[in-house]
Amino acid sequence: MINQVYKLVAPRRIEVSYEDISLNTDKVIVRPKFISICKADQRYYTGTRGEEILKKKLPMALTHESVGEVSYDPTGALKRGQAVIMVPNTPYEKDELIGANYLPSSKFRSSASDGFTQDYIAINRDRLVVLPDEIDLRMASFSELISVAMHGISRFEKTAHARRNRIAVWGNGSLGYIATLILKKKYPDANIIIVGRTQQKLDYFSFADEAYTSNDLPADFSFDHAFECVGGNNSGDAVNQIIDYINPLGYISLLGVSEDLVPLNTRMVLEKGLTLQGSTRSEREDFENVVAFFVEHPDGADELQRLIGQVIKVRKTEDIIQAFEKDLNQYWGKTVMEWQI
Ligand SMILES: NC(=O)C1=CN([C@@H]2O[C@H](COP(=O)(O)OP(=O)(O)OC[C@H]3O[C@@H](n4cnc5c(N)ncnc54)[C@H](OP(=O)(O)O)[C@@H]3O)[C@@H](O)[C@H]2O)C=CC1
Ligand SMILES: O=C(CO)[C@H](O)[C@H](O)COP(=O)(O)O
Ligand SMILES: [Zn+2]
Repeated sequence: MINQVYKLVAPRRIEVSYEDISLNTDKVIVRPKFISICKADQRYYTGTRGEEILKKKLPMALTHESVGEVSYDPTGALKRGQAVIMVPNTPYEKDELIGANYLPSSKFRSSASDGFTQDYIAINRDRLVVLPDEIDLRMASFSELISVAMHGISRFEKTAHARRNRIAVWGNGSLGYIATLILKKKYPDANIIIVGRTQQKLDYFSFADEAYTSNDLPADFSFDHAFECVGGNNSGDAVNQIIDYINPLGYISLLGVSEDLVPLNTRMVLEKGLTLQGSTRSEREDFENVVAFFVEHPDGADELQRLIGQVIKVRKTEDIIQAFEKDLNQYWGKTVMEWQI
C-alpha cells in the first residue's frame, strides 16, 4: 500500500513523499487521529536545531506525540477503530540496566526516524498502548509529554531522599503544568510549588499550593527537591536559581532541553551535596502509567484538558505548516492537529 509521508525538507518547508507499507508483516497499521506539536519539533521546523544536525536528519517527518485508531492488525487482536497511543521510541536491542529511551541504538520518531505526520503508521505491536473509552483524544494526543513527566517523577522516586515535604517545579509551560499536576496527585500532603516567569501563566496552576514568579521569590524560600521544566536559553538561570534555594542534599530533575551549553554553579552543588539527574523521553511503562493516571484521577484528566491550547484541522500539507506557524504564537497550551489529511 502506498503511504503519504509529510516530511520537513528544509526549515518551514514540508513536502509529501510516497512510501510503500507492506501489509505482510507483524506490524499494526494505525491511522493518526490527533497529533500534538512538541518544542523539539519546533526546533527542527524553524531550523534552530542547527544547520549541521538538519543536514544529517532531513528530510524527516516531524512529531512524536499522537493518538490514532487501529486500521489493520494482521493478527486481529486489536479491533479496527481501537484508540491507541503510539510510543515514539523504537528499540533495537535490550539492555538489562539501560532503559530503551537511553540506548543510542533506539530510534526516536521525529529525531532519528520519521514521525507521525503520515497517512498511516506501520508500527510494532509493543509500541501501542490501548486507551480506555471516554478519554478525550485531543488531550491524549500529548500523552507522550505526560509520559516524560511521569518518567522523570518515577526516577525521582527511586533516587531522591525521603523528605518530600516541599517540591518545586521551575517552568510554567506545558511540561511544568503536567509535572506539577502529577506531583500534586502523587503527594497530596506535600506542598507543591510552581515557579514561572509571568503571573498570567501561573494562574492556570490552580492545583499548586504555592506559585511565584522567578524574580519575586521570598527571601526565606526553600524546598526539598525540584524539577526543571524550562529548557532553552533560560534553563541556566532556572537551574542556578534552584541551586540557590534548594535545601542541602536535595534532588534536581533536569527535563528541559537546551541547544547550548549551560554554565552551572557547581561550587554550590558540591557544598549542598546535591543530586542532579537528567531524564529524557520515556518508555512503554511510562505510557501505561499515564493511562492509569487518566483512569485513577478523572479530575486530573480534566486538568490536563486545560492544556489543549488550539486544535487545528489538517486536510492538506499547507495546513501542517499553518499549525506549526500558529503554534509559534500560541501563548498557552498545546497545539493539536486533527488529522484529516
Ligand atoms: N526531557 C524530555 O524528554 C522533554 C523535554 N522537553 C523540553 O522541556 C522544555 C519545556 O517544554 P514545554 O513546557 O513544552 O515548553 P514551554 O515553552 O511551554 O515552557 C517553558 C516555560 O518556562 C518558563 N520560563 C522561562 N524562563 C524561566 C525561568 N527563569 N524560571 C521559570 N520559568 C521560566 C516559560 O515562561 P515564558 O513562556 O513566559 O517565557 C515557559 O512557560 C523544552 O526545552 C522542551 O524541549 C519537552 C518534552 C520532553
Ligand atoms: O521532546 C522530546 C521528547 O519528548 C525531546 O526533547 C526530544 O526527543 C529531543 O530530541 P532531539 O535530540 O531530536 O532534539
Ligand atoms: Zn517531545
